[in-house]
Amino acid sequence: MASPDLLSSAAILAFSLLLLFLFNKRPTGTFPFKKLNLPPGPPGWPLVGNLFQVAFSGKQFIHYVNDLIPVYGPILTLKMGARTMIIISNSEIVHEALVENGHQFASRPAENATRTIFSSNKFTVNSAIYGAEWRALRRNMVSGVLSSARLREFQPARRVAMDRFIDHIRAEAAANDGGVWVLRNARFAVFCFLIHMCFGVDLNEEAVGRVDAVMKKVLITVTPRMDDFLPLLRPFFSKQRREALAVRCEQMETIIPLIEKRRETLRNPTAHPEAAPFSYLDTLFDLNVEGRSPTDSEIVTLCSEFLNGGTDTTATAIEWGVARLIENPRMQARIYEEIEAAMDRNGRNPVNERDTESMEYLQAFVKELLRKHPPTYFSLTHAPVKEGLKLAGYDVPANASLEIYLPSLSEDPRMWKDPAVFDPERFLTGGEKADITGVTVIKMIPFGAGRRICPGLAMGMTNVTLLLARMVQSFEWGPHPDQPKLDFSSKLEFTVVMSRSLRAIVRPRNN
Ligand code: HEM
Repeated sequence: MASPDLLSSAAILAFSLLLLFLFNKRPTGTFPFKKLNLPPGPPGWPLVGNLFQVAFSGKQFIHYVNDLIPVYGPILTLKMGARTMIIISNSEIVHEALVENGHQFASRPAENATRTIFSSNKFTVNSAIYGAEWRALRRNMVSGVLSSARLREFQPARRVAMDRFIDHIRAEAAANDGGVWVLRNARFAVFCFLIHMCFGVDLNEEAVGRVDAVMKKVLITVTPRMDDFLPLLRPFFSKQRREALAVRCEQMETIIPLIEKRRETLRNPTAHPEAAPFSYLDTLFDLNVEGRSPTDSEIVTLCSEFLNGGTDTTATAIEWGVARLIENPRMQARIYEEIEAAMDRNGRNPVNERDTESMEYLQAFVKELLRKHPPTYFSLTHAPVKEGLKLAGYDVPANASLEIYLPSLSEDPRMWKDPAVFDPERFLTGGEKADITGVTVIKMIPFGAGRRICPGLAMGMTNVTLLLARMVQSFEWGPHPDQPKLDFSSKLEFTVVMSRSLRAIVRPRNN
């Protein structure tokens, strides 16, 4: 005979299934008998909704969504197991969600169990729910390291990182008949710079590699799994949960020594003349959020967020940018002409941020790069701040995940002339306008828009622009014999990278 424990577990399971089934009927709501008017979407199955249709479609998620938009329109619903995903893909509705009613949709959805570990229970800028804690964390990150004043103060460190990057490329090219991997080198350069900003130290290559390896493991570990959508499956994923905890330990063991080292430097600055005068960590030591200081574990999480937020996004943009320069030698030549003019003015030195500000064509090139190749397909997931909100006339349940599909905005033929063509000229004086912040109009928002807009926008733009300028100043970029014809298709690898990782041939310039 079954034990009372087993019987009650079976009863609870049956009851949960019944509830899930009721809640899962379309249109869904907060209560099974109240029908919500959700945005349209493909019919799903009981319990799992559209989850298996998506998972077994044989398509990348993004291609699946691309096929749905013409059928269901610019705001559509996908039921992914227990989650209601609302995908928005046109300018007007995105403006309504992020700008006009931005305060209503400025939160983040609940985390799954793994993400809760790696976000220290939502104690990061990107994952915090909209409220006092988020405000404190974000204000600290911006005023501490990302403001325009700080951007200027970090100029010498940026210069060192870029010099190292150019040397790296030169050495790799010399050893490989001119051949260099673009994404890998750009990633490394940006990562070194962010490590400097974050911890106030310049690590050697091996140490940088160790931090990078653990950060990659974290990104892989938090990638969504089936049980994130179907919590009933959790018991089958206990091995993955143990592995996640092991990765968290490794992350702590890697980052804590850097935190300790900085503490010791601040206690005894004269003994560490090589250390940076300030760092993101310093602000975290002094931080007070809702009356308390962050724990060391939370500091590890905040530092990891800082490193992850800026690395792949920036490096991805560089890879696409170099591909476009190789495809269009004339564009490369025009950028080099602007660089030559700057060198005539500044005494043949490496170009700096100030020089790039007056390079009109380079600025237009970077805008076009971020229009045509936004580093992420979707903005980070938004969530409503409360029950009972509406968007484009539809109900948005409190537990909905709002996904903003970025390429559909920057390739909208209503907004752009020949959107499929890569043409920086469109942004030159008198041409098309792009408010990259999306405040006036949503046309291209590679950094998101509204209250949760990327706080690293200014730094991201500066790094992309300067990296490209330094790369063109030092080398002429051409196709590698292994990739004579470039393939501009994309795939998702944390960010949207080229399907085939770009390898180029560089010829050092005599300047
Ligand atoms: C080319 C470079 C970059 C791109 C394209 C980019 C893109 C984005 C996007 C699309 C979002 C989501 C906005 C939203 O939720 O509506 C975001 C958020 C964020 N980004 Fe960036 N980003 C870049 C660089 C950086 C850098 C350099 C940092 C910091 C070191 C950074 C830190 C963050 C943080 C902390 C958030 C969360 C903001 C919040 O939730 O309040 N990003 N970024």
